[in-house]
Amino acid sequence: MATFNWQRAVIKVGSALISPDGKQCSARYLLAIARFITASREQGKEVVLVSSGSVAAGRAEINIHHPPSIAEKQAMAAIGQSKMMANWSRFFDFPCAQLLLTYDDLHNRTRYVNIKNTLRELLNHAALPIINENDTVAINELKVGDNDNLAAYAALVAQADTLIICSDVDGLFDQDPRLNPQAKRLDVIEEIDEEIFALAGGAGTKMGTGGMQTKLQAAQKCTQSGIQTLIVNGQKGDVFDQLLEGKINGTLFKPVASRDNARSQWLKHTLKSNGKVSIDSGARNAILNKGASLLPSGVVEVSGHFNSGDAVTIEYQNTPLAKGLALYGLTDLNAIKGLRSSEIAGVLGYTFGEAVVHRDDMVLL
Ligand SMILES: Nc1ncnc2c1ncn2[C@@H]1O[C@H](COP(=O)(O)OP(=O)(O)O)[C@@H](O)[C@H]1O
Ligand SMILES: N[C@@H](CCC(=O)OP(=O)(O)O)C(=O)O
Repeated sequence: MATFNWQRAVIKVGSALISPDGKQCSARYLLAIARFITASREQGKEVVLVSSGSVAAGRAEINIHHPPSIAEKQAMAAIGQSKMMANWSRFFDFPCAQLLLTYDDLHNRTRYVNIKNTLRELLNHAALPIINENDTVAINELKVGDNDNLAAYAALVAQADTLIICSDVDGLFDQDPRLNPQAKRLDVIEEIDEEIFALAGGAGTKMGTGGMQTKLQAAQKCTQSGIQTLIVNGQKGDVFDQLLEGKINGTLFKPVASRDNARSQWLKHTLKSNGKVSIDSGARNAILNKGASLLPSGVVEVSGHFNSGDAVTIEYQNTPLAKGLALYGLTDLNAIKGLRSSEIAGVLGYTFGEAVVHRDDMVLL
């Protein structure tokens, strides 16, 4: 059995676990998962949940006798979403927070930053974020389409170190175990290549979407960004007892890049800088020697064309020191430069937080 360590995980729970009979929400499998979440938080770890099940939970409320149209599924999701949230909430004595996202939200820079900031605050305040696709607005190209890939995006935006996909199968097998009972589980995957993709089939039940293919796509996105990914059987309570002891009764996909490295490379090389933020010597010292965020008090001059969420270069006396994602756009930053963070709300009428560039979103050059 492979072992692992983690600090912040996204846990994805599929429809087959939320609604095993495909009609309404059930507590059958969720109790063990909820216990795992609570015990992990008690160990000081952080959890974000990606939960499917809104369509399945709403299905019983809409009386149709043909395969549902997209609009009918959207209606089911709208009915089922609150049932699914209520089903989770009853297991916890901390707040559960609902986040409904689309592909568009995750690929629009400003929205992405807003999602990231919201997640950060929810975790700071010990709430449990529960993410699902916003099925009302998302069809076709707006949709992530399956919650495995949504969970991978969630792990990226939440800056998690681990993605745990809970399914109705014990992990990745060398062939679909539903079709061949002789299939053997693969415990550790070093790298996801074509041969690994060739093992994966589609969804196993009418409740599931995507099957092993989408789980592998999710694992590939995460492992390439330094996030280890697990597929475990969420129907088996002892799997979660073992996870609490750091043992994986499932498949572990190892990261193929270090997390810091993947993110630094992205910030450094992939993101185009849209502006310059010149800082004073105090801010330079805080950034270079103390690992601090950039606060408005240290900003001297601002130039370029950037909005909240865009990348900027941080300079001291014309020498680039760092690159990062600005929480404030050019106009806002011009208005708050040199001020204390506590003055931001008074000047702008709102605040995106006390930092101009948060340390998590900064890379030294
Ligand atoms: N190589 C494989 N290893 C394991 N499961 C596979 C494989 N190929 C296809 N599957 C199928 O994928 C299913 C899990 O995906 P899915 O039905 O979408 O569940 P979920 O609701 O958890 O997302 C399994 O029940 C299994 O039948
Ligand atoms: N948003 C949909 C997600 C459907 C989906 O991806 O389901 P699954 O393959 O079980 O993770 C729902 O909540 O029903």
